Amino acid sequence: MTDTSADIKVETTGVALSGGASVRDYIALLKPRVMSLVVFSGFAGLIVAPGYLHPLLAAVAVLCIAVSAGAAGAINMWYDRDIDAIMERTKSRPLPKGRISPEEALSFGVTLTLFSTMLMGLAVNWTAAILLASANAFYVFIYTMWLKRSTPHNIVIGGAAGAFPPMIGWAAVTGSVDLQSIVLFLIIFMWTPPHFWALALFREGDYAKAGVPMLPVVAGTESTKRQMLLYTLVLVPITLLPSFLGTAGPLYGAAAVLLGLRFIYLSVQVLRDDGVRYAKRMFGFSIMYLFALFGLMMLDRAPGLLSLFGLTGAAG
Ligand code: HEM
Ligand SMILES: CC(C)=CCC/C(C)=C/CC/C(C)=C/COP(=O)(O)OP(=O)(O)O
Repeated sequence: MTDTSADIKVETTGVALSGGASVRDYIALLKPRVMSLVVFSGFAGLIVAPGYLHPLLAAVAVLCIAVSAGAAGAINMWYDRDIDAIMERTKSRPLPKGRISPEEALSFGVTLTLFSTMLMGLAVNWTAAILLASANAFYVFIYTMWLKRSTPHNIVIGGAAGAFPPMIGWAAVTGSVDLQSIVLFLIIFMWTPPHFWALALFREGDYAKAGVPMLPVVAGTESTKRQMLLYTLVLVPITLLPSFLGTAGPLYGAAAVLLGLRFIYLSVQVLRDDGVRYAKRMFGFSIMYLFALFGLMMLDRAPGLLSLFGLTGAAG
């Protein structure tokens, strides 16, 4: 089969490329739904950072975060194609379904990784580029290739990869890593275990079948639920720090308290629940929670946002 544009045809599932893969399959490789929050938090870091970045460069920085995070997702799917084929949740992905070959997925991921890192470095700055490459490498090498299959602490340490984006957005503007951006990192770092373990509680069978040592499989549901509560109790005070450090204002602070109390309440309900009803609720809430926190943080910095687009002289 030749690999020319003449092979591109339209099918009911979208535009199909030669070899049977469609554009939709390649988009699926980028894990777009999970990455939406990764990109949103990266954008928030960029907005709340002090200083000015030209809107075009801001757009390039956000694009680089999106592309690199998606590329890491594609390499993750290349490496995990064996276990993805076993789990209900992942068995319809393009690799287990045979719509994209392992080689194509890997070269797609590596190419996009190199492209986004270079673009970030050349167009924005090299601090942001190094952080971007570190997040990508952390997710691929530390989480996917090492910890995910070897320890129930995989999420706690590996989750650091997903905590980089606000720090990357911040560095795109400031060229540095500061206490305030480290706090943004810590928020996602502490949020990830309750976020993921909530899902793992109601997907435990999948992970057991695939032999992945997620905490509920190895330590049991009770212990997992206790650890979720513990992480949530540490997380909520950390979410208040941006108000004290001047990264955000009182609107964010008040919302962080209310949202945090709701998160703690759900963790307690998860602990008391015999089934998985509250785990499902907590997983859904965890996503809304992080979107809301970073969204409000940006709203609190609306003057900075306006100045980014040159609409006022008041820089953030
Ligand atoms: C090691 C850390 C993490 C693990 C293992 C993890 C795992 C998962 C899994 C397995 C899902 C279900 C996705 C699916 O069914 O396709 C999910 C959903 C999601 N995750 Fe995470 N996650 C992690 C960190 C993060 C981070 C850092 C973010 C963003 C800041 C994030 C954002 C999301 C979002 C937005 C969804 C919902 C996707 C949807 O609507 O289907 N996750 N996560
Ligand atoms: C460059 C950059 C900013 C990278 C950040 C990428 C990142 C760490 C994203 C969030 C983590 C995530 C999707 C975990 C799921 O992996 P999994 O393999 O456990 O999930 P799966 O079973 O759905 O494949």
